[in-house]
Amino acid sequence: MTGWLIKGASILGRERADVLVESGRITGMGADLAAGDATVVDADGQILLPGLVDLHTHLREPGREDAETVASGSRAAALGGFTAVCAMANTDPVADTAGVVEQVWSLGRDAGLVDVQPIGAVTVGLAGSQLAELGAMAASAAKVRIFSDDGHCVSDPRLMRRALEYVKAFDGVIAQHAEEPSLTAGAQMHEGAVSARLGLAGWPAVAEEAIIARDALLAGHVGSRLHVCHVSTAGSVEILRWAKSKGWRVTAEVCPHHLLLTDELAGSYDPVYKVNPPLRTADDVAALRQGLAEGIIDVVATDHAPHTLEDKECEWSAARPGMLGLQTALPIVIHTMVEPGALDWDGVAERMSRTPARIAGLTEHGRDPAVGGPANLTLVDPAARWTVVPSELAGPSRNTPYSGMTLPGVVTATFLHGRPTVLGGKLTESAS
Ligand SMILES: NC(=O)N[C@@H](CC(=O)O)C(=O)O
Ligand SMILES: [Zn+2]
Repeated sequence: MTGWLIKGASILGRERADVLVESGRITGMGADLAAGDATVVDADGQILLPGLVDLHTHLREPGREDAETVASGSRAAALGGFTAVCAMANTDPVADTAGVVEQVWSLGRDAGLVDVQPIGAVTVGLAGSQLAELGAMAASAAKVRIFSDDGHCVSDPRLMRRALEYVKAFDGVIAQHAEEPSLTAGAQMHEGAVSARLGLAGWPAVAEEAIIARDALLAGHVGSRLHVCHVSTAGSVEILRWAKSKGWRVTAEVCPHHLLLTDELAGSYDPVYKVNPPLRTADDVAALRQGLAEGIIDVVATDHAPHTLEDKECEWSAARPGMLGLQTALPIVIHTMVEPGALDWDGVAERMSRTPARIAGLTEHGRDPAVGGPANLTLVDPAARWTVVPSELAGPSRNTPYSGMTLPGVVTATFLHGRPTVLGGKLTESAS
């Protein structure tokens, strides 16, 4: 096999071109390239994007391999069109030392389907009281640049300030799960009319917004980088707008489920809809779409959060929060943003590839197809539709909120460093 000729794709939704991939790089781009010895991939009517990059993936290894492993999550990622994922630190043991982040990094390399970039914990054991060895994780083979206690908020403002100061030395970033814990104790869903009707304890928008405002002020004061995980409220978009107007180094992500689903779904009492932060109101959904379209929200991140049947198919209050996301992220973005005309393909590349790659410092990712550039690429058929069947998803977990839904956008091929991990919508032989 001497190479691949991706034939007739529309490059980021613009001009059509053939793209020749050899030895991990793009070696030719133009009309009617000769295939020579290369294998032709027919891409007529399809969109070629820089490989997608996820800033927020829970891979569950080490510790909860019954829910997901680095290898199974890598399969889901490749099928979803991702070429790099950032693995959250809330594993067991927690990724709070050079040893654990190197373990996750090398498991990712062994799986070989996606570049797995470990995120390091901000505090020891995610306990929120003592800074973890951030410098050692940055200096490790995993080259950690993003630190997060995700699942928990770094709620102590003094500790948050110190973390921001510490990572500034190596241009690191603190990714905050914004949730003031004293305001969400016992919370089961978004606090509002629906929680009042259902009689469930609420998670008020202010618990998120207060932390984002505080952290933006801290990041501005320190001159360091803050990234806000899974923004979910209209008020958060307004606070981010203000923080950006100050010129502070603040970025934010939104999850596909917060662009589509609302708190009304909690009325089913089906824990598949339980997630943290919770599904909010239709007004929040509209504001998040608008914020993403404008670039106030920089990134779409999946918050792929696999859970076992035991942890999900139980009473609402006992269920763990979280939803699968890797294989449905691009289809949900097409459905909520591209089809209504709120984002074009260049916007998709910006929010799901270039910007997340830049935030994570992944220089071989997030680059538009160009001769001499890396061949980390995603090919999507935007007209094709598929129906989500939980048992057909990669990985052992089944907790997708989109079961039975027909979604637009099939990832037909994913190339990682010039090698196809997905072809014809399926994992390649070497990949499966
Ligand atoms: N989002 C979730 O509901 N759950 C995440 C943690 C998190 O991202 O906060 C998980 O690890 O399961
Ligand atoms: Zn979180």
